[in-house]
Amino acid sequence: MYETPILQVKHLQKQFGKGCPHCLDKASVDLEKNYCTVCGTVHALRDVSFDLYPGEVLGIVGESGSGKSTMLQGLYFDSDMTSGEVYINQPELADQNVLTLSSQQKRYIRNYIYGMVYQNPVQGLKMKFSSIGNIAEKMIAAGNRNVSNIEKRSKELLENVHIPLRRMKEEPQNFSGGMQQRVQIAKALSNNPPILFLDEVTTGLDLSVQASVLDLIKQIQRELHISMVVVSHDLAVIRMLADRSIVMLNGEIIENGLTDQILEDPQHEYTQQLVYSLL
Ligand SMILES: Nc1ncnc2c1ncn2[C@@H]1O[C@H](COP(=O)(O)OP(=O)(O)OP(=O)(O)O)[C@@H](O)[C@H]1O
Repeated sequence: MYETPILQVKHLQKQFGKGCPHCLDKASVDLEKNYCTVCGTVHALRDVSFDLYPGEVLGIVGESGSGKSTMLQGLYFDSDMTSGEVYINQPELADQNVLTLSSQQKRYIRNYIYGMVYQNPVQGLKMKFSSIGNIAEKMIAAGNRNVSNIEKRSKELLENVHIPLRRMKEEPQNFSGGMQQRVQIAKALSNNPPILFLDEVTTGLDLSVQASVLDLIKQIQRELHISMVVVSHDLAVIRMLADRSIVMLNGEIIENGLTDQILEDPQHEYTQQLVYSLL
């Protein structure tokens, strides 16, 4: 069913702190948590590797502090990684570790290849721009200059995420949390990116609003066949969206496989606790 991965993540590491001989010697150290008890360095990501295939939804689940957001920040170039490699299967980026590209090339990837929906809409939206202006800004950043095309596409996107067009001139700061996430999703999709990252997009929303945002994400996946990385601490969200999943604990991947398989036969003790908590 799957061909070459569209995204390959290899040996991603992120340390907060310089490390010391004690914690940098992997062979002799079993880091209880994700920090070194000698020097205090936080090892937020420890040798994280995975592939994302075209059209699939990959879930990343783990408790608070397991490194999920740090990983997305690294992939989206919001934060520099300590080491590791990331490859994107697009002709213009062939065989290049995108973590080492110039800031201009990274901007190109953020504009054309990646879409990002943050947990906190303040990070993804300009709250003082109109909703349609937020989408237009992203399209202009990607080099679109035809105003009528931008307007047409922005309206189409807002309609697709069920924002009434009579409210398109309103600032997202006047919207409910669920509506803000919808505008973020529309903005993230504006340049037809092949890869979409979603970071805890339903956390903090009412249950009924959560359900409608999750339905929207499923609809987008069905219609656009976009590859998605969905990060959540909530296994119920991952169960609903993801074909394949990765379970993280203390900065490491402790389990990965088909989501159904993980749910039916969790191997790691931590995953077992997560699965039983759904019952
Ligand atoms: N700027 C920082 N300085 C030091 N440690 C940090 C910094 N940012 C994150 N961390 C640590 O890195 C680890 C991973 O954090 P991260 O936010 O990625 O986890 P998470 O799984 O996304 O959790 P949450 O869902 O609560 O955001 C945590 O131990 C966190 O305290």
